[in-house]
Amino acid sequence: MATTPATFSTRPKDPQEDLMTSVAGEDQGTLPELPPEPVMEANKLNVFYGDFHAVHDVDLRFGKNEITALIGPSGCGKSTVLRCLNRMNDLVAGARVEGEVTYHGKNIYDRGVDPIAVRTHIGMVFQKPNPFPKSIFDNIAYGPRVTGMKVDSMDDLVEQALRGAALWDEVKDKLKQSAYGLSGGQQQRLCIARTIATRPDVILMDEPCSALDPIATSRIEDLMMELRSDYTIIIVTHNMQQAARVSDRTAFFTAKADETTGNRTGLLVEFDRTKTLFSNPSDRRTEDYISGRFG
Ligand SMILES: Nc1ncnc2c1ncn2[C@@H]1O[C@H](COP(=O)(O)OP(=O)(O)OP(=O)(O)O)[C@@H](O)[C@H]1O
Repeated sequence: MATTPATFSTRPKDPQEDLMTSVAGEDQGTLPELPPEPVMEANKLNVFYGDFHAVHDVDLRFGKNEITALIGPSGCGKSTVLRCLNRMNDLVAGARVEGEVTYHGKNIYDRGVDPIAVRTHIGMVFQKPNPFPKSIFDNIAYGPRVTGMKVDSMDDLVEQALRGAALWDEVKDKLKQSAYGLSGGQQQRLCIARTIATRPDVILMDEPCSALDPIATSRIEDLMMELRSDYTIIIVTHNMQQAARVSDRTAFFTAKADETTGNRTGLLVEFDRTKTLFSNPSDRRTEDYISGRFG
């Protein structure tokens, strides 16, 4: 356990104190400084919406079977970066990506790479649960069906996915009922089940708990930690306690205003093991943010 820097221990009400005690991941002392086997990397990633430079020169590595949290104030480009990781920004009019995003060493922006195939390997769960207007069963079966996945038994696949998302026991007797009959938290776990049904190895989560109550949030956090043994997870969260509780590594972003135009471009300030970033940040801007002085 890293010692608490004296500058922080004098502020008992500092939100950072809760953060440090709630880092609940693996013993981070054993975590190498950088992910040794990155499943994905962003290299000199820049994103533009029309003429607006939204994200500048982001370099990140995402470790296998790790949870990486992207945090920072509103508008610093967290969701933009996340969407680049499975080419969701291709669907945003005017969005343009420069630099490289690799998946097992292959640039997913290379000519000839099929974005639909990218998204079956790198799935995404959104802020608001967004089940299809279909039955619970058909929500899960949809992805495997449309992507033409070879499946021996769809019943087994649906059960596995629902078990994987810790939802099976709650829905096994109503698989033919509409997904809209589920609670918000159950719908979000259904969306996670739908994502894992196509057997991705990376799951992107864009504020997956922001529409949920604390109990549903806690179930999703437990689920993330279970899923970590099979998947690599990258999560955008506004909730620093959540980042501290679930993630192995954290990337802190901020936005810098252009002196002439005032446009705010997002940039990565610091990327480190979560415990280190929250207990001993190396950049003043990170310290200010996590101690609540800014953002
Ligand atoms: N589709 C879009 N068209 C134009 N500008 C956009 C678009 N999406 C995002 N932006 C702009 O890009 C910048 C980064 O936005 P983004 O949503 O990635 O930030 P964020 O850190 O995820 O914010 P928040 O925490 O509020 O969700 C912002 O200035 C935003 O207004």
